[in-house]
Amino acid sequence: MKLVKATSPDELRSMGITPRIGVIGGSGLYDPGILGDAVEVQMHTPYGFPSDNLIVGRLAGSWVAFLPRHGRGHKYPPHKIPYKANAWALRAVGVSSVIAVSAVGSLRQDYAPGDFVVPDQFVDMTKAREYTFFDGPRVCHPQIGVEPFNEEIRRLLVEAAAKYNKVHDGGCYVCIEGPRFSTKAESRIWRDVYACDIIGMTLVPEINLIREMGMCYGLLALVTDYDIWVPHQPVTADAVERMSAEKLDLAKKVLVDVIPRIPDSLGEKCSREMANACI
Ligand SMILES: CSC[C@H]1O[C@H](OP(=O)(O)O)[C@H](O)[C@@H]1O
Ligand SMILES: Nc1ncnc2[nH]cnc12
Repeated sequence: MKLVKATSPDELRSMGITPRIGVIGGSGLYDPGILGDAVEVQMHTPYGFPSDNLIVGRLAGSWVAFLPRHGRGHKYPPHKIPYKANAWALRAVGVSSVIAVSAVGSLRQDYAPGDFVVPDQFVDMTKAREYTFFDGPRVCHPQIGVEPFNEEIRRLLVEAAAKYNKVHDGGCYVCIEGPRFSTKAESRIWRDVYACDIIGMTLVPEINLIREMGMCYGLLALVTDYDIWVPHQPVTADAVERMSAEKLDLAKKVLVDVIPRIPDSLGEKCSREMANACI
């Protein structure tokens, strides 16, 4: 793969590379292997380097920018991922809609390991991350609460995922700080008090920052485990990796199906939603 050091996004555009769709790969998905004419793009942002070089290539006529959230080799733990640089880099190359893929634990019996979930809400239980680009003097209060995950991307993901696997339409993702998994007592709280359905460590602040940059966001979540509330089956990193590897090809099929269906105009809606956020 050719390496392009993009000193400016204009340089990419002058090469005719204009990705509108971004894909963020989670645990197990470090190289999409679905993009033609792919180049590696090394970006430096005002927030440092992203998790890895972007892999930018074509899918069904559209340019797509792929970024492995943890970096190739899984070198960034969830609390150290350069979320700001990742969001900035995707926006800078022209991305307006992002599809992310994540491994998650399940907090309910009927969302079983191996199933996909396309969540529609989240609860943030992280503790020490950089949550916003708006640190002043420009003060903004983004309203993403009604539809944190873009409904059109959600619908496309549910339809596509249903062709290849069991999928659950909707669910609340609780994002914990990590890197440790939850205790039994915490898991009980996420389930019974917060009424959440799935659990992970990476959604926040990824979703906040991508939405602040005016991009749409949708998540394809793969259930890898029952967290810790099913007796004798406490989640392990190894179990997460194994289930992710098992279902990787299905996740790629979903991406290949969905990406060409995302209209270019979708990004404008998400960008407009941010217009009223600032004081
Ligand atoms: C590898 S175990 C836990 C790890 O997996 C999930 O990551 P991702 O959302 O990137 O698939 C989870 O959030 C943890 O970071
Ligand atoms: N049970 C779990 N808790 C937090 N993150 C996870 N990622 C996958 N399974 C998880």
